[in-house]
Amino acid sequence: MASSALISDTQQWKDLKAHVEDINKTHLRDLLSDDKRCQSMLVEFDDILLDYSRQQATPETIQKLFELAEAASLKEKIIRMYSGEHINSTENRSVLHVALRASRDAVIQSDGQNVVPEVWKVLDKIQEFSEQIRNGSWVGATGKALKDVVAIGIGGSFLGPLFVHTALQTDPEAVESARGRQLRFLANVDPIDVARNITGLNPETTLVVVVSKTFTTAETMLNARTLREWISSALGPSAVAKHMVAVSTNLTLVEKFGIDPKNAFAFWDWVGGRYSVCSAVGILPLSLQYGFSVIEKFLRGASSIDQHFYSQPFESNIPVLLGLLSIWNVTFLGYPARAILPYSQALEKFAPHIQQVSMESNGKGVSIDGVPLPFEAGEIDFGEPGTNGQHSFYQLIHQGRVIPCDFIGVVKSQQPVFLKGEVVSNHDELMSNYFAQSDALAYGKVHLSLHYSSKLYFR
Ligand SMILES: O=P(O)(O)OC[C@H]1O[C@](O)(CO)[C@@H](O)[C@@H]1O
Repeated sequence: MASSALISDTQQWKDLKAHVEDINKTHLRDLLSDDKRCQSMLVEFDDILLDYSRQQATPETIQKLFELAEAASLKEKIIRMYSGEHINSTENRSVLHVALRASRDAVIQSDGQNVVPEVWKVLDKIQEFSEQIRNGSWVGATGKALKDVVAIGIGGSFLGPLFVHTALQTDPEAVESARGRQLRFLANVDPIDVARNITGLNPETTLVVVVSKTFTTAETMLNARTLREWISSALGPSAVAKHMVAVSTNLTLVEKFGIDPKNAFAFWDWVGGRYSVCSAVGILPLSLQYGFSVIEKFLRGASSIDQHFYSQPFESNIPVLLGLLSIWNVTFLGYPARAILPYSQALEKFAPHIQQVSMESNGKGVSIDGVPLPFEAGEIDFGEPGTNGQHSFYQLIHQGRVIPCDFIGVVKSQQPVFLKGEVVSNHDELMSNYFAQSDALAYGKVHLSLHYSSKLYFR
C-alpha cells in the first residue's frame, strides 16, 4: 500500500466491511457454544492470559483482521519503530519508549547512536539520588531528612506515575519499602489541588519534583512556582537547591527556573509524553517512594512485553490482538466506547492512564498524511474497578447500549481477606463475582474481551 493511500481503500478493508453482515447474524451465545473457537481465542504470556472468546468475532474475523494488518504493513512498522526510524513524521522523531526499559546490554539506535547507555546513565543517577534521599544522606536546608515527595506534572507527566503508584501502594514488598514516606501528585492548576497536596506536609522534610517534558506547560509551571514560593518563604530562597529537582527534556529551562541542572533528570524527545512512565518521569518519583530495586521490576516487566510485541507472530501477540479487536469494535461494528474494568482496587488508576495513552494517540480525524478519514477511529475509554462500577454505570451496559468491555481479573490479591461465607471478602469471591458479571454480559447483548491476568506489567 502506498504510504499516502487510505487503508479503507484496500480489498482487505472491504472484505471486513462485508463480513460485518455475517457477524451481525450470529449471537454471542452461539459463538460461545463452539469449544474449538473458544480454545483458539486464548493467549498466554508471562502470567497474563488473554481470553477474547467473548468478542463478537469468529476465527474468520480474526483471520481477516490479520490480513488487514498485513495490508497496513504492521510488522514492518513495528520493526521500523524498534529500529529508531523517524516514524513520528509530524515531528520528524524516533518513537523509542521501548529503549527506556531495555536491558543494559541492548543496542537501540536513534539517529545513528545507541541510546541505551544514555538511558542507563539516567537510571543509575536516579538510583544513586533516591538512595541518598531514602537513607538520609541528602538532607534538606535545615538538616532534616526528606521523607515526603510532591511530584508536579500533568497529562503524561502525571497519569502513568499515578497509576503505578496506586498499583504498588498495597503491594506487601512496596508497603515495606515505603514505610514512613509519602508520595503525592500535584496536577491540577486549581489551587484546591495545591492546598490538598501540601496539607500536613512540612517544607523542611519535603522534596518537590517538577516533571515536564517541555518545561513550558502552563499548569505545571504555575504549580512549580507556587511550591517554590512555599519552600522559599518558609526556609529562604537558597533552600530551593536542596528541596527541588526536575525531570525534563529541556534542561535550559530547568536552569532558568532556578533548579541546578545537576539535580535534573533528563529524558529525550524520542519519548512521547504519554509513553514516558518508564523514563525519569515515573522512575524518579516511584524510586524515591519505593526504592529503585522495586521499580526496576516494573521496567523488566515492561521490557518483557516489548519483546513479546516485537517477536511474537500476530496469532499469539497480545498487544496486536487487542489493537485489532479494538479496530473491529470501533470502526467496523460501530461501538464508540470501551469500558476498562479491573477487578482490583490497586488498578484504580489504570483506566485514566489508558484513556490518555489511547485517546491522545488514536483520537484523530485524519490519516498520518493529513487525509480526512472516511471512518471513525479510536474509542472513548472509561472505567472503574468493576466491583464499584457495577453499582453505577453497569446498568446501562446490561440494559441499555452495547459497550465492549475489557474485564481484568487478578488471580492473587495483594491483600486477601478470608472470612468464611462472606461475599467479596476474599479473592475467590471477587473472582467469581467477576466471572458472573462477564458471563451475564456475554449472554446478553454485550460483547466483551476478558483479560484474566495474574499480574499486569509485573513478573
Ligand atoms: O510534560 P509536559 O511537557 O508538561 O506536557 C504535559 C502533557 O501535555 C500534553 O502535551 C497534552 O495535554 C501531553 O501530551 C503531555 O503529557
